[in-house]
Amino acid sequence: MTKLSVNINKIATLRNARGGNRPNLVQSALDCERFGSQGITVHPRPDERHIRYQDVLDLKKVVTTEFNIEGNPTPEFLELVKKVVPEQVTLVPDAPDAITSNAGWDTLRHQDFLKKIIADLKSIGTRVSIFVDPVVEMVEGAAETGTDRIELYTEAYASHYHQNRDQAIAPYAQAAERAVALGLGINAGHDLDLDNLKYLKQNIPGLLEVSIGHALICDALYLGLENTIQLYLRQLS
Ligand SMILES: CC(=O)[C@@H](O)[C@H](O)COP(=O)(O)O
Ligand SMILES: NCC(=O)COP(=O)(O)O
Repeated sequence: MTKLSVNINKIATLRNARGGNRPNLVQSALDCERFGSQGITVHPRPDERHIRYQDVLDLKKVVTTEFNIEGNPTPEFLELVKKVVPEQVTLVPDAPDAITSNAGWDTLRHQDFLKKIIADLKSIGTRVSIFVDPVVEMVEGAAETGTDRIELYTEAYASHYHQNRDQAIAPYAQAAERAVALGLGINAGHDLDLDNLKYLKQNIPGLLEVSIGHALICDALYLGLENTIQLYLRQLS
């Protein structure tokens, strides 16, 4: 079964736009869970443009599904994760000023760096996933870091899906096959939506979790949050 983890970053974007507490992020997370989401994902960036560090502490108190915290493993991020001890932490090599996540780890060049951080995070009992491009060598490097899972960075798949979905999925299927052979769990995320999700699921055997935010929250503006979450879950069934 592939779990849906709703990334609520963009609900925080809307809340921050007016400086108040509307929409209430904690309530939104509880509603996402009530509507069927099997996880809540947040990505507190250093500039706190959407998810604030305090949000993460507040959410930890109420989230009852899997809490997944994504981010670049800066000292501040690691301190926050150690305070919260989420079910999962996903390490992403984002630059502080990146408009969004735009690459996976170079798991060969940064292997020693990742090894130390992953061992430290696993010692507090959180599952670790690392953001990886669909490149077999990067998957092999990831296996050497001690990570529990990889999260396949699906922006390239999404951007090529409509031109040629067979070509778009090919590197992901190869990377996933290698990951399974190496005993790595497989997550996926970034730019997944109602058009491309089912085909990804059908072609990545053993896909454990997708984290979806931007498109899902955009869809919810027109279709309603409960209906939208149900529609995404149906793509995974
Ligand atoms: C790692 C990943 O793909 C998501 O966290 C994505 O980057 C969402 O971040 P934004 O909501 O800031 O675009
Ligand atoms: N890890 C991907 C994620 O959490 C959400 O990415 P997106 O759906 O907002 O592109």
